[in-house]
Order: sequence, then structure tokens, then C-alpha cells
Amino acid sequence: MKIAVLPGDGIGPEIVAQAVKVLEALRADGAKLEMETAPIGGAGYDAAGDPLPEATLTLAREADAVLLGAVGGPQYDTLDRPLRPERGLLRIRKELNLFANLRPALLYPELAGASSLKPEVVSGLDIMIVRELTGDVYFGQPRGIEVRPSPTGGSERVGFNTMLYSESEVRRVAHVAFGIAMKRGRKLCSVEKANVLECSELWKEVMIEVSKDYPEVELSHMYVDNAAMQLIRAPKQFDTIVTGNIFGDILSDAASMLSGSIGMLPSASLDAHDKGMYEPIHGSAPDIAGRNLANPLATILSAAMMYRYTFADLATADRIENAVKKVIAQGLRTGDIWTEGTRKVSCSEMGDAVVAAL
Ligand SMILES: NC(=O)c1ccc[n+]([C@@H]2O[C@H](COP(=O)([O-])OP(=O)(O)OC[C@H]3O[C@@H](n4cnc5c(N)ncnc54)[C@H](O)[C@@H]3O)[C@@H](O)[C@H]2O)c1
Ligand SMILES: CC(C)[C@H](C(=O)O)[C@@H](O)C(=O)O
Ligand SMILES: [Mg+2]
Repeated sequence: MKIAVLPGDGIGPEIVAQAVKVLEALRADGAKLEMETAPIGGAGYDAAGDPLPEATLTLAREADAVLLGAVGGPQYDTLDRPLRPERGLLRIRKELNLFANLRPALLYPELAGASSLKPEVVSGLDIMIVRELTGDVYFGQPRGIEVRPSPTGGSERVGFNTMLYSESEVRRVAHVAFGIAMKRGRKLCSVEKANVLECSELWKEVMIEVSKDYPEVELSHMYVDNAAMQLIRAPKQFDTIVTGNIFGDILSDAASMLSGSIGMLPSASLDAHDKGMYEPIHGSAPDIAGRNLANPLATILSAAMMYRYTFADLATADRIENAVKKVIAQGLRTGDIWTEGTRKVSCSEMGDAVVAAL
């Protein structure tokens, strides 16, 4: 198996180094793995003037899977929009056709005290958010900033984006979500804003059409504002959630705090053939970058998802996840999940501990 390793910016290289340690330990144990590193995001801009250098895209296309850290940072905020690190990330998702983004939010029992909610509200939490990843207002055309006539006379700048979903885009992610719900609790909640948006009206109609193929799955619908509230009020009502690109982006960051920290949530971004890119849901965390403070568990758990979804090696996926469970049970915590009575460790110490537990 060939893995393209794209550390990116900020804490990206620090957290990816820990996941690579885990993969190297598996290789030392007999796994046939090849890893090659390439720059993306701000690092891609610095190296080649492009947030997604051609060589990086080629490597990612040739690899069986991609492991990504995070991109972006304040030093790049002054660049023109096409050169911003985030454009590199969006482009690689689009180029590889990674339309289904799986973001599991679950609570390790020992982290109940780190959750933003009371232990009884989150104990046993296990939600899967299926976020559509290559459509929506992120990619819809037209988009831009231009000068237009102002209603009060003269002219002014307007910024505009287009929220757009075709039925085929909704249908393919719906099939992924129903398939996942079938293997989980057979409850799928489709989240949209169909009371306001035509785009969401179509989304909901297509979800209902696709649900006919999955009679065992109970489909429900919820407006995104209510869903945000329900996630905080009573998150265990959800089993699998399917939603569009921007709603899924926002809801998954919110859901991460039910698990204790955004540093705990991994993700898999899949195409139609289970080729995948694996990355934590968080960003480059410029506020803690370069200080060996970041939580690497979301990235290590993303490597476990790589084994589960792309390599179809469930035993190794379980093995990585069990190693993470073990270090948490041992009381090791990076700062973001630290609570009284547990032992604070650095990013690299956490990586070492997972390797030892493996
Ligand atoms: N997938 C990605 O590459 C990705 C995702 C989100 C944001 N970004 C980019 O990252 C940059 C910073 O964005 P932001 O500050 O809004 O979001 P962020 O997720 O980087 O950070 C938000 C907060 O969470 C903390 N945090 C994040 N990951 C952590 C970890 N592993 N361990 C401990 N704490 C962690 C940070 O320190 C910060 O306080 C921006 O340029 C943004 O565009 C990239
Ligand atoms: C950096 C940004 C483009 C990205 C997104 O919005 O998809 C990030 O927030 C994420 O969740 O992966
Ligand atoms: Mg996000």
C-alpha cells in the first residue's frame, strides 16, 4: 500500500509525525507500506508557489490513500484567494472526487469530564456525520467579489457565492450515508434548511427517493439550526447524520466538543471506490503550532480509518483504535483533554505512548 503523506502547515507536521510513527511501527511488524511526503497548503505555496503543487497532486493520485495534517495560517492570509492554503485542500478533494466525508464523534468513557456536556448527556455517544464534500456553496458558480450598483445610489462591492447541489451529487452521498446507517443503528437524520433554501428542498426530496432502497433505515429530517441545538441538548438521539458541505463543516466542529476536544475527531474522505484521504477535522491551530502541544489522536485515528475504509483491514484498524483507548485509559492527556488527576503529555509523548500500546 502506498500512502501519500501531506503534513501541511501549523501543527500539521507535528501531528502527522505521530501518525507516521504508528504506521512505521506497523511496518516494522510486517505491514507492507510505502510512504512518500509532499507539501500542500502554505507549505506547497512556499515550496512551489502553489497550494497544491502538481507533483503533490500526482503523488496523491498514484497513492492508494492520502494522510493529511492541516493547512492554513495567518502568514498566508494576505495572499490572493486562489493562492490561499485552503484552496489547495479544496482542490485536492475535488480532483480526487472525495465526495463523502465521514466524521465520527464518539466519547471515550474516560474523557467524559473533558466533554463540554454533562457526563450523563454524552456517555456512550457514537454519532457518524456524513458530510458531502465536493459540492455546495464551497464550489458553486458563480462566485466572487464585484462592484455593483448600490440601492442607495452609486456603487458598492458585493460578495456572492452559489449554493448548488445537483440531484446526482445528493444521490451518491445519500447512498453512502444509507449504507453506513445500515451497518450502524439504522437511523439516518438528513440535515438541511429546506424551509428557506431551494437547494435544501431538492436535497430532502432526493433523500426521500433514495430511502425507498433502504426500507430498514428510519429516515428523519431536521433543519440545521435545530440540529445544532439538538446536538448540544440531547446528542444521543442521533445515530447517522447526512448533510451538505457547509452544514457538515460546522456541525462536526460542534460535535467534536461532545467528545472532549476537536483534537479527537478523525475523518475519512472517500470517492466512489473507497480511495480515501484521511485527516483530522481540525485546522492548523496556529496558536499552538511548533510547541509540541497538539493532540495527535485525531490524526492517529484517521490512520485507523484508512485501514478500515481503504485497506479493508479491520483488524489493524481495531488495533490502532485499541491502542488509543489504552493510552486514554492509562490517563495520558494532551492539554486540550487534560482534567484534574490525569497526566499531561506532549504531542510526541502521546505518539510514543500509542506506539508502545500498539
Ligand atoms: N482541514 C484543514 O486543513 C483545516 C480545517 C480547519 C481549519 N483550517 C485552517 O486552519 C487555520 C486555523 O483555523 P482555526 O483557528 O479556525 O481552527 P483550528 O481547528 O485550527 O483551531 C481552533 C482551536 O482548536 C485548537 N485545536 C485544533 N486542533 C487541535 C489539536 N489537535 N490539539 C489541540 N488543540 C487543537 C486550536 O489550538 C484553536 O484554539 C486557518 O487557516 C483555517 O483555514 C484547516
Ligand atoms: C479549511 C477548510 C477549507 C476546511 C473546510 O471547510 O472544509 C476545514 O474547515 C475542514 O473542516 O476540513
Ligand atoms: Mg472545518
